[in-house]
Amino acid sequence: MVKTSADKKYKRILLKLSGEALTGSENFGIDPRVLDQMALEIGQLVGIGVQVGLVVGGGNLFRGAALQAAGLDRVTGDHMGMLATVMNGLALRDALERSNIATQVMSSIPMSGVVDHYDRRKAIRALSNGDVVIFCAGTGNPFFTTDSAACLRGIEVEAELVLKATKVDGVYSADPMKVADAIRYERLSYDEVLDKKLEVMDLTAICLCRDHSMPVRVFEMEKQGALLNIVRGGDVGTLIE
Ligand SMILES: Nc1ncnc2c1ncn2[C@@H]1O[C@H](COP(=O)(O)OP(=O)(O)OP(=O)(O)O)[C@@H](O)[C@H]1O
Ligand SMILES: O=c1ccn([C@@H]2O[C@H](COP(=O)(O)O)[C@@H](O)[C@H]2O)c(=O)[nH]1
Repeated sequence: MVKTSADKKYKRILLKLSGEALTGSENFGIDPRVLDQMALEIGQLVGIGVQVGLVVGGGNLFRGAALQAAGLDRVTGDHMGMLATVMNGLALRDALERSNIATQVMSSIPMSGVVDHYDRRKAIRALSNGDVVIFCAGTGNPFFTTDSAACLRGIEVEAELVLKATKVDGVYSADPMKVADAIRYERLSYDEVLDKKLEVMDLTAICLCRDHSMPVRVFEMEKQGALLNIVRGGDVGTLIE
């Protein structure tokens, strides 16, 4: 891919994509049109020289807590959820590579012959080379979520910002999908998110970011151009720092 020079505020970011967003208009699975749109927007970042690490969720396929509610053992459910993120990672790599974006997939759970095992130094080298790196299988441990995995990997690879792409356009005083008159915040401190128990992101992830001074921006992925705007310094969504 030919890189053009253009203004950018961030050199290396960690983008967390919601698994649920991959379903498009369906309730389950992966919509190839959503993948292609994501590849296009990620390609725009790579095109201006931003190094992109990705963590993708698994909520479009399996979540451990939902499987437990259906009667499965929780740890088995969490393992299924982490494997779901590997499937999403493979689908995303396919879409990125079809757009000529060099991409590597690294899994926290060893899966020889399918994807590489996560290795921090190799990940940093790949990012420095301009490859997109997709970190999948979460943290590799049950009882966590991919929000925590995104913040963990973001801190490890020394990203400057964690971006949480979601269905809503920022952090609100309450879930805006449930509370019509919820108010959107432009900025929040980590402690405000924790004290008010704002559930857009799991609180373990927020604690980790607070302890390592990693800023997090929550924004709506469906809004075209939002991602590019953010890396250029735009004040989109909600900044937690
Ligand atoms: N205070 C809040 N502000 C904004 N959104 C909130 C808030 N509380 C709950 N939410 C909900 O949190 C959701 C964000 O979670 P999202 O589905 O993007 O991530 P996830 O569960 O980590 O991903 P996945 O789909 O992969 O499981 C939003 O769609 C929103 O409805
Ligand atoms: O570190 C992790 C990350 C994820 N899981 C399990 O995977 C699913 C899917 O992830 P989401 O963040 O909900 O999209 C999650 O519900 C957990 O069951 C995990 O166990 N450990």
